[in-house]
Amino acid sequence: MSLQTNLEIIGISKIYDKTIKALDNVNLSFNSGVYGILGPNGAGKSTLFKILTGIVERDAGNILYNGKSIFKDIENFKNNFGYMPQNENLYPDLSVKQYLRYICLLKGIKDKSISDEIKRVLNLTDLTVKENNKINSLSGGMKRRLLLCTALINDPSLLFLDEPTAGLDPKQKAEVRNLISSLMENKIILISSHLTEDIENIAKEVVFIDSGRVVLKDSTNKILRYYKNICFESIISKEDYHELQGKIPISRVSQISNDKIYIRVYDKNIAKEVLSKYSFQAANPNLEEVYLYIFEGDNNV
Ligand SMILES: Nc1ncnc2c1ncn2[C@@H]1O[C@H](COP(=O)(O)OP(=O)(O)OP(=O)(O)O)[C@@H](O)[C@H]1O
Repeated sequence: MSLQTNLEIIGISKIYDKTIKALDNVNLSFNSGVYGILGPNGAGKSTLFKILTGIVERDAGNILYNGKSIFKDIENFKNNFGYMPQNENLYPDLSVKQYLRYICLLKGIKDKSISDEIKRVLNLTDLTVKENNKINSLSGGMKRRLLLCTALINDPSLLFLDEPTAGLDPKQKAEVRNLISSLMENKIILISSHLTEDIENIAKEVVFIDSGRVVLKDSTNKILRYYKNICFESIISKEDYHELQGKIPISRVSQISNDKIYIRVYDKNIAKEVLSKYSFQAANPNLEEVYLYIFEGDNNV
């Protein structure tokens, strides 16, 4: 029987340069599964990851991993997690295998186990065919996969993935997302992103952060149910569309014929007259619409 992994963030605050409140009394609790940390630019997502990984020091609060403060022995805690940073920091002239060997050495893996460990992570991330290629010859998607590969070395119980699909095309994004969901068993995987599509189908729970504060944490289903009244759809004429532009927050528009447009809007307070004038019907929101509603509108929860 495996022990339940648990990570508890208690009252974490961080102020940069005495004035910038990057995190303000953040309280969160995680057990096994994938969690999405969503928020706009500057919300504090990377700062949270940097505190978790010992790159940045907190100003207040504590973080417990399986009941013990990670700050008591942060160097030892580093053996428990893999971190995929937002920015690539790879050595372009090394081959994939050489780079992974270097990371294995940094992570203290015994020489005789290194080959097997490299094989394992290359296989998991489907990079085996590239093992002898130089890093500077890899595509953007392959480089992201290599970063994920390095995070997986030593099979850590915690994975902190900062914008794992940044810069990828839709196909590569889907591949990386599928890979992440295949890894979730018995691990806590925190994914920071401002892309709801990265999170919607794979996260057990979603955390919304804004200006350093947690504004919402719940399962995707519960969030979508709670915000079920914010979204409406209709098919309207081009003229009607021009009339509505700038007056109602629009989440999606697609032209379906020469003069017909499919439109989705997100706003709880659209006047009944407007809804009936443009034949709007209630629609189930997706996570992106909830995100837009919370962060783009004046709708703080
Ligand atoms: N080293 C630093 N020195 C000063 N201010 C910083 C530093 N790092 C981050 N900040 C500020 O702290 C706040 C939170 O930044 P952070 O990078 O954690 O946000 P984020 O949610 O990860 O944003 P993004 O999605 O753009 O990466 C921002 O106002 C940012 O400008």
